[in-house]
Amino acid sequence: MSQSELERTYFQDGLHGNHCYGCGAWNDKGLQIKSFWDGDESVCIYQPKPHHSAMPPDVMNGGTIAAIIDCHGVCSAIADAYRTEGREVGDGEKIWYATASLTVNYRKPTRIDGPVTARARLTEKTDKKTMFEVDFFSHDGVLTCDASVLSLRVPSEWADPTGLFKHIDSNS
Ligand SMILES: CCCCCCCC(=O)SCCNC(=O)CCNC(=O)[C@H](O)C(C)(C)COP(=O)(O)OP(=O)(O)OC[C@H]1O[C@@H](n2cnc3c(N)ncnc32)[C@H](O)[C@@H]1OP(=O)(O)O
Repeated sequence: MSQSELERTYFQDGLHGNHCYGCGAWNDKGLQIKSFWDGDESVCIYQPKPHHSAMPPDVMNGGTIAAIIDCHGVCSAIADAYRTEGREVGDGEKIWYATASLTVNYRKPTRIDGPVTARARLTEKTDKKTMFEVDFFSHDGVLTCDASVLSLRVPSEWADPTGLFKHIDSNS
């Protein structure tokens, strides 16, 4: 079932203290993407800014596209894990995933002059690994990229808002 814009619950709003450049609602210099469920698929709609351009100013930069796809895929894995446990994103013990692998195929140039849409579907899942396939569309409905995002469940230290490396043995 499709949610209207006013009814949408965004995954990222429940990920308290997330400083990620792409999806962290607590990173005010980041992209701050927002993702939501549309039935079994997850959707992210993002309005690129003029400085997200490639060399031609009307084409969107590939790294920024990858960041949106990456973060939408990982946040979808997190939201799926909460949903499987019957919890709202962010309720109770934290569930956190990180990108293990990201593949993006750039099929066509993406127009920068309107909102882009990433639409993801779950294709593989184990207790630890989740794969989402992602289609990426320009505002005129052209499928410009297809991608896969493999996310791995990571320990709660990854969600420490003061940092990860102090939890990791420097020799490991
Ligand atoms: C709210 C937060 C949202 C954040 C969204 C943004 C996401 C990010 O940018 S995160 C930052 C970028 N990613 C990283 O820095 C991750 C760095 N990598 C790591 O820390 C580790 O390699 C990590 C955590 C991914 C996996 O380590 P670990 O948990 O020890 O995995 P490991 O036990 O070796 O492997 C588990 C399974 O995953 C598979 N696997 C692990 N890495 C990969 C890989 N790169 N490609 C394919 N498969 C892999 C293994 O083959 C294994 O499979 P199986 O269970 O079938 O045997």
